[in-house]
Amino acid sequence: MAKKKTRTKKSTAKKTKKISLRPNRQQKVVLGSFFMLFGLALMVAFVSFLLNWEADQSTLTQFGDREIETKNWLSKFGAAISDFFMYKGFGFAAFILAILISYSGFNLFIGRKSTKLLNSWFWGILVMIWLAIFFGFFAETNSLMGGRIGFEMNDFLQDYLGFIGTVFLMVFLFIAYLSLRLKLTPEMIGGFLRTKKENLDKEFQREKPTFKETEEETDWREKMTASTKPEPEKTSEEIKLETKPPKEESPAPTPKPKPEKQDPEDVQMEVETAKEEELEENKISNKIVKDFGEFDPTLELSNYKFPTLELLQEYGGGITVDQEELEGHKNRIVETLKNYKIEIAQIKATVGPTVTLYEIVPEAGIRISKIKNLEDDIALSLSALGIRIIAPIPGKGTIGIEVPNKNSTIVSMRSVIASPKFQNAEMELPMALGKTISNETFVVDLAKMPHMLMAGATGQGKSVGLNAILTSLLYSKHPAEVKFVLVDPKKVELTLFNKIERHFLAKLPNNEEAIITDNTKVINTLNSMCIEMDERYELLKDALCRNIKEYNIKFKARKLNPENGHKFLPYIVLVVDEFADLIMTAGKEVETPIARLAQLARAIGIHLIIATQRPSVNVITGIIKANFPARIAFRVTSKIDSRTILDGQGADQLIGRGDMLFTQGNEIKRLQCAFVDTPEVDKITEFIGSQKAYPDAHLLPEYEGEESGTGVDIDKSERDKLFREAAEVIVTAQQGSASLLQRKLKLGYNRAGRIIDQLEAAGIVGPFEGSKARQVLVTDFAALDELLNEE
Ligand SMILES: Nc1ncnc2c1ncn2[C@@H]1O[C@H](COP(=O)(O)OP(=O)(O)OP(=O)(O)O)[C@@H](O)[C@H]1O
Repeated sequence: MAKKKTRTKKSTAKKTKKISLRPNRQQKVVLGSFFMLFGLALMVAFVSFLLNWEADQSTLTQFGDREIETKNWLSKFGAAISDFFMYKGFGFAAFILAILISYSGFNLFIGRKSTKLLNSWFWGILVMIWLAIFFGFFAETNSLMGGRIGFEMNDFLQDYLGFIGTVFLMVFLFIAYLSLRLKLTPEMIGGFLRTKKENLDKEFQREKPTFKETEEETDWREKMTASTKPEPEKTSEEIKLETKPPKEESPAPTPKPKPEKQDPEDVQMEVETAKEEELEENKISNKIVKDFGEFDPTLELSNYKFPTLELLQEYGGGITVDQEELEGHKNRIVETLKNYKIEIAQIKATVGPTVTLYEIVPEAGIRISKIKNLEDDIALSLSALGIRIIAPIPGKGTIGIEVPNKNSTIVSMRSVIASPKFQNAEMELPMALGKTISNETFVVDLAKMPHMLMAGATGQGKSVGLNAILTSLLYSKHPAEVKFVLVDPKKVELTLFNKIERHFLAKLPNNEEAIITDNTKVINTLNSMCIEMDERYELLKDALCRNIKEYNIKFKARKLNPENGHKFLPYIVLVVDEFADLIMTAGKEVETPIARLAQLARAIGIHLIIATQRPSVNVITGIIKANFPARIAFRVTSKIDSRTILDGQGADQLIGRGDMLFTQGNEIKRLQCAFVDTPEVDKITEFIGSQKAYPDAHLLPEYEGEESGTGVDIDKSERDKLFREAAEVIVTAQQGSASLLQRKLKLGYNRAGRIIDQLEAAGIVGPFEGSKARQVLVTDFAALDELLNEE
């Protein structure tokens, strides 16, 4: 039985191995070197063909005859292939083909990503055809220049367009190439010529004084010779004395007579600081910035108007203080505590929109835990729900008792958006969440969080919360700066945002709808976001930047060349409104990319906001929780849920309707979420949606579903140095967990996680199973050796 199990495990392991069709590093080196050398060989053959083609042409028909000698440096093969590509093909332009083959080989050889290669081939072939046609004009004088294809195409065009028509067409194609491929515009050429002219002028001006000097010099020399001429009989010594130029004309400073004793302080020193050498790269970018200004990502939608405050509704007035209620609550708190023999030295009330905070300072010697235990008793005496005791309030030295107000005030989105705190916020992704207990607007930066988890039972304000976050971003960001990926399994909550698809949403190229309501499509989108993440990391690496902010600043200063794939990177915010539903239907397949994004995406501007009704441990697993330090809890139904989401109690004591707790890893803050109603969101999206938009939603990289479903395919050569050791630890313990590797091999979490992924790719451990440890697919060392040797 056990044996059978091992066999099936092994076969699964083999299956995982077989799936990868992509060449590994070694195969890439072999293929790369082949193409590189083949391209070079073609070039050698072509050059030789240019010199010897006439002599070799007669031998081509006798390819099989070994006796016949060929002059081509690559012999018969060289002559035949050159004849095919040059004489019968594209003439001189065939060199481009050889260069393309070599270049592709080189890319493979050094393992560079080949995304731009296709582009190079496309343009290369077009240029080749153009050149062939162009050389076709000279077919009469030299039939080799354009090759047969060049001649035929030129002839064909001349038949239909005539000579002049063909020349016009060729000039047009040349301009199109300069503009589309080299991105040259008349302004740029104008700018270039202008700077050239300025440089020339400067150069000319610089040269003038030297010219003057020489004039002076000759004058002086003439004078000198004139003065020496009349007295030819003078001795050379005398002449020397005579020829000394007058003092004032001498450019050299006369040395001062040396004092007998020199005081060091009398000696004057001229300090010259070495100038920083200006980098060539900076010079170019500065020149472009000077000519065209900084790159402005908003230029394409330069007339975009931010939504106005009028689109948002005002709800009631400010907070009303009910003196009677306050007094009543205070008395009851003091009485209840007195009953338990807790004397109070001082009490202070702060009235917030939904709750009032009573801060008490107990008499000396009272144990804080005693008050904390009285939560229920105080709630009973105040006959109120949602009492929370904070003992002590961090940084204040008092004990806080939060008591809900009888009449709560709605915090309107309008009031938080209009607040100076939001308007003047210097944040990358400002989110106005609502107001604190002391009625201050609470604004946080999503870019700093960097991901957020939101939980709350149904009807407690989650969707309103998400809308408030999205609205904040819509009010503060231009469509070029942020894109949303919206996942809405409930199908109704986020549909309003469809209107701003072409402004603010991102989607997969083949998806019709930008808002994803189908759970199976979520998997593809998440994986595509992982690809986007990897691509962005490549760009950042290339630009030597540590994060998206630095990268975009550099790009705006035109220090990064768009020709090398660099582009302005908008922030991407992924919003999932019902994560539990996703996990139930798609399970690990969504969990893995979400965990990956959560772990790695912070630096490159992808941020996740995940909302769920059921914050149970199988929905919010350890790995997800560890990477979502910012949490929002609306009212939940149990203490356990509260603990899962906040790592503490309190969310079960909230009163609902937007009453929420927020934490960013440290203290827990009670907030009243800003309220934005559906008609308001409708108005905002309508306002934005009716403006000029991009041609399409922001397109994420294409992703083809992987058969293995795990998405793990790791190159053998990229394995960690401790891979073998880690495999042995896992096989010995028969438990596939990263924390085990962390402990045994003393590794950091990320490295252990990577090794686990590599072990999965090698078929040693099974796929990710949420909170459970992974299955180990290899039973003993012998099987492990066999598996690794077979690779
Ligand atoms: N910040 C708020 N201020 C005032 N009322 C609110 C606030 N948030 C929510 N409410 C009230 O609570 C109701 C339910 O809110 P919401 O639709 O956001 O709940 P939900 O948690 O998304 O529920 P579900 O999970 O079932 O979709 C709203 O219609 C509104 O009346």
